[in-house]
Formats: sequence, C-alpha cells, structure tokens
Amino acid sequence: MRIGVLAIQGDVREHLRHTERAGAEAREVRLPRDLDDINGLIMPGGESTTIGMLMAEYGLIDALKERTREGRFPIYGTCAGLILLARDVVGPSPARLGYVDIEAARNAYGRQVASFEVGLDIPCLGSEPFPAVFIRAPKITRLGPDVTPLARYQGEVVMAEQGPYLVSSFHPEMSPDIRIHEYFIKKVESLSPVREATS
Ligand SMILES: NC(=O)CC[C@H](N)C(=O)O
Repeated sequence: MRIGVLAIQGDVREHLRHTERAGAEAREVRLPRDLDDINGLIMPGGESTTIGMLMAEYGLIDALKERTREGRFPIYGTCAGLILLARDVVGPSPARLGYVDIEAARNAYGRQVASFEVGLDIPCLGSEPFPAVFIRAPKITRLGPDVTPLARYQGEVVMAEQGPYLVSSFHPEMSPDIRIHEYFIKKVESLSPVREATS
C-alpha cells in the first residue's frame, strides 16, 4: 500500500514516518500528478485557510474530486485536515473538499497556548488509551446520520468516519503511537481494488 501525505503545511515528516512504521509506503503529495500512484491520502493539521487556498491553486481540489469519484480513495484529515473534509464550517470557510457530513467549528478548543494532550478511549484501536494532542483544534458541532463516531472527549465527538473518510480533531502524529495510522492503512487496504491476476 502506498499512502500520500499532503505536503503543504504541518507535520508532514511525522506523518510520513508514522505511515512507514505502520507498514505502508509513504509519499509526499503536492501536485495532482502525485495522486496517481497512491492508494490513500493523509491531510495533516496546519492552517486550513492557507492549505485550502494552496490546494485549490495547485489544482489538487479538482484532482481529488476526480480521484474520489468512485468512493474508493480513502482520506484521513487531522485537525485542519478535518476542516477541509467537513461539509459545513462555522465562521471563515476555507476552500475544501467537504466529503464528510459534519459541521466543524474552527479553533473551538482554544488558542495555541491552550493546547493539551489527553489519553483518549478509542474502542476501535483496543483498550489502551491513545495519547491525543489538541492544538487549536476544531470541534465537531454537527454529525450527520451516516457518520460513525469513533472517539469522544468530554462528551463531544473528536474522531469519526464516513465511508472511505476518517477525521480527527487532534494530531495523531505527535505521539509515538501509530495505531491510528495502522487503522487508516487497514481502511485503505479494504478499499483498494484487488489487482487482477496476470496469468
Ligand atoms: N492544528 C491545526 O490544524 C489547527 C487548525 C486551525 N485552527 C485552522 O482552523 O485551520
């Protein structure tokens, strides 16, 4: 499996490293042609207005619309990546993909100085809490009926999935734990077209 990491802003190197440790090949994605030979994409955190603007400028929004048309190209959006995958955004609304039926409120977990780490219970990863780092994180303020919640913090959903798309309000690459990357890779494997036998 080959996973792309959107390399516009954020912890690109950490996501590449976690992806490789979790057993997949990892590639940086900047331009539409970088999407050709990957099976899924991770969109790191950063500043969603800037990332969305550059994605639109590089032609990546249109290229991803094409690539995801059959619903078999998984994308994991973390933090700003969640905002770019959200159908609705409260406040200033960046150019984005909007594939997940959620509403996201930007910076709703406080400013940079209010960043924090918590041990989150994420049942699909097993019983060990996941060390989740929140940095000016978005809150999910509405969850559509087809979206499955995967984790909550103080009663509010902070990780969810809908079909091939996975989102988390927090940064999974900032701790050594690679279970979310492993979870995403399994999702990619389950949706990747089976190669035809050559003989
Ligand atoms: N760490 C992050 O990705 C923060 C997201 C940022 N607050 C935004 O709205 O774009």
